[in-house]
Amino acid sequence: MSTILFNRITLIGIGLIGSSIARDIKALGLAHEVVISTRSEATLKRAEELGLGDRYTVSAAEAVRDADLIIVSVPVGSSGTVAEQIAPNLKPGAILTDVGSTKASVIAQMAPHVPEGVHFIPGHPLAGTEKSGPDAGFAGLFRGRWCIFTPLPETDETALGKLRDFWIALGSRIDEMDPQHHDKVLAIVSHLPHIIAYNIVGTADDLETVTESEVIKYSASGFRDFTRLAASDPTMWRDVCLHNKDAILEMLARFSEDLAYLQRAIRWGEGDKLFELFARTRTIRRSIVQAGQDVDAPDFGRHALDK
Ligand SMILES: NC(=O)C1=CN([C@@H]2O[C@H](COP(=O)(O)OP(=O)(O)OC[C@H]3O[C@@H](n4cnc5c(N)ncnc54)[C@H](O)[C@@H]3O)[C@@H](O)[C@H]2O)C=CC1
Ligand SMILES: O=C(O)C(=O)Cc1ccc(O)cc1
Repeated sequence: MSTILFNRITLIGIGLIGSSIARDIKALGLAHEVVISTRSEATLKRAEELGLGDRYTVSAAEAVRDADLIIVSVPVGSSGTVAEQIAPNLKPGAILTDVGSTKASVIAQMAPHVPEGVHFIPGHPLAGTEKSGPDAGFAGLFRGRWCIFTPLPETDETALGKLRDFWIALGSRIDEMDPQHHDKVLAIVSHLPHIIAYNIVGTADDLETVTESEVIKYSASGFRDFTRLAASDPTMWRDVCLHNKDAILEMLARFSEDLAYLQRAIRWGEGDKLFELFARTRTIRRSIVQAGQDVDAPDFGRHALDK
């Protein structure tokens, strides 16, 4: 059964996240009309070939005319440019949101451009893959996953409720946080793992005594998991690093200290220290599985839509 939540939805940026949202809107019948805009002609053409929307334009300013919901899904470093382009054509009462992986910087870039009467509600769905572009998206990506809102103090409750209903329709669970806290939490659970992955794969690639073909041939599953993360989009992750600089540097400092502790325990043969840490961290994995956040589990994400 379809429930129209918005008359016209405009999607700016139609990569992995934007195209997954587009597929869900269509599958669930959440809008009368979907307008798609992206910077590159080639990507826009591909979105049209895939039938992701009803209208297509490279002009973000044109795309937002008369839109009731605008979702910006571009690399976080481009948020300010997009906000500046669309600001003059945003309809009073419209809801403007984003999906960026960092929040304080996105707010700083976008909020100054948002006209009075437009409801700007920053958001971040905690769902994705290492792939990018319109072909990489898929319906159901957000099922069972968290979507975090970082509303501004003046945010209108009715607009917040409408955006909440939209993400719930996509199967997400909603949380709210202040942007600085969001950026710290995400620095440790998402940004650092990607940085560590880029680093370890880079280190393996630089080794003089182990060849690239040996790395590929003998890659154990642990290393393979890192290569998946390290295959993530370079533009997106460059922007995340530059736009969550303080929180990432804080977490990297903690990480380096803890790594030095491990390094020392290995050097001095302190097996009890190694064992104590490895036993403690094992329980975190168990807690994730118990909390239903294990995406590898066969029924992951079914609870929200299938009830
Ligand atoms: N990839 C992931 O797993 C997740 C990504 N995010 C966030 O979602 C946003 C989008 O990421 P993806 O969809 O993965 O990236 P993507 O690279 O697949 O798609 C980005 C899209 O933005 C467009 N674009 C870039 N600059 C633009 C501009 N100035 N004006 C208009 N369009 C522009 C590109 O043409 C492309 O269509 C990023 O802010 C990212 O931090 C959030 C959750 C998960
Ligand atoms: O591919 C993965 O494992 C991810 O962690 C995807 C992801 C990337 C960035 C986000 O802001 C949220 C989710």
